[in-house]
Amino acid sequence: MTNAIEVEHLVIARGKRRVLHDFTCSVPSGSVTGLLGPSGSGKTTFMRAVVGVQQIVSGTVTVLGHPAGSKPLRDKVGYLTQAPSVYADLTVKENARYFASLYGLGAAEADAAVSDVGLSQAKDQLVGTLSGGQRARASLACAIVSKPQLLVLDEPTVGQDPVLRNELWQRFHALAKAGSTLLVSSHVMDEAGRCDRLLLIREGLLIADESPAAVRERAGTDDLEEAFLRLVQAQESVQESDKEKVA
Ligand SMILES: Nc1ncnc2c1ncn2[C@@H]1O[C@H](COP(=O)(O)OP(=O)(O)OP(=O)(O)O)[C@@H](O)[C@H]1O
Repeated sequence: MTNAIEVEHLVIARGKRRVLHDFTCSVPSGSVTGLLGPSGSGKTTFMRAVVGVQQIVSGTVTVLGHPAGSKPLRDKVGYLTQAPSVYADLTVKENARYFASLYGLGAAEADAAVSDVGLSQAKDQLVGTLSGGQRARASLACAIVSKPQLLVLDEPTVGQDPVLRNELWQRFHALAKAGSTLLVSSHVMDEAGRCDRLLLIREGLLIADESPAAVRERAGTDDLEEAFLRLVQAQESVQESDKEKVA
């Protein structure tokens, strides 16, 4: 299996602070890879580097064989930010049709994307009148409408009810089966088990780049939240003993 994303020794600073430290990881093509970590751990920063809108200090980010953000990637990468990027004065359907038209697609594809995110009943509603969770889904519909080769989704399920979350994850896997690669962030560990691969991040450090099964095995527990805690503790004790060696 080839990799859709390859990251080597990535270091990023925001303001005066380093927020990603020597990140080396990969995202296999055709996978649903979860980027999981607590709030402020660096997930959005990492995603911004993948889509090529984040200045980096050092390292490389290669996406579909090209440098992140380079011209050949423009119609191949979709990005859902945490702030919904849809037009408030257009309906859900009009928004989806507008974004579909940018890729030479028609009404049928737009309407399918609206249905995929569970918004068929609200399709004629102005986006400005939707609830926060509905607006986030309208934005998701516009991000997935062109079925890009790589979809980078920043917390796409936040604020959604459990039934919808389940449907959205099923949709993500259907998109991967149809050939897309998905990088999906979440700070909720119970979503980790839904991913094919996991990138676990804490305080800008990568603590795992493997399958959920491998994370469970390495941590010696089936509970992924507990596994995350154990891996953090293991990493902290390695850091402590490194410090003692230096002192
Ligand atoms: N524009 C900025 N200037 C300075 N620091 C920033 C900026 N944006 C983010 N940061 C800092 O970078 C770190 C990583 O932030 P980031 O948004 O990548 O985290 P996150 O894991 O996506 O968080 P969340 O789950 O809350 O969205 C945080 O400590 C944050 O305060």
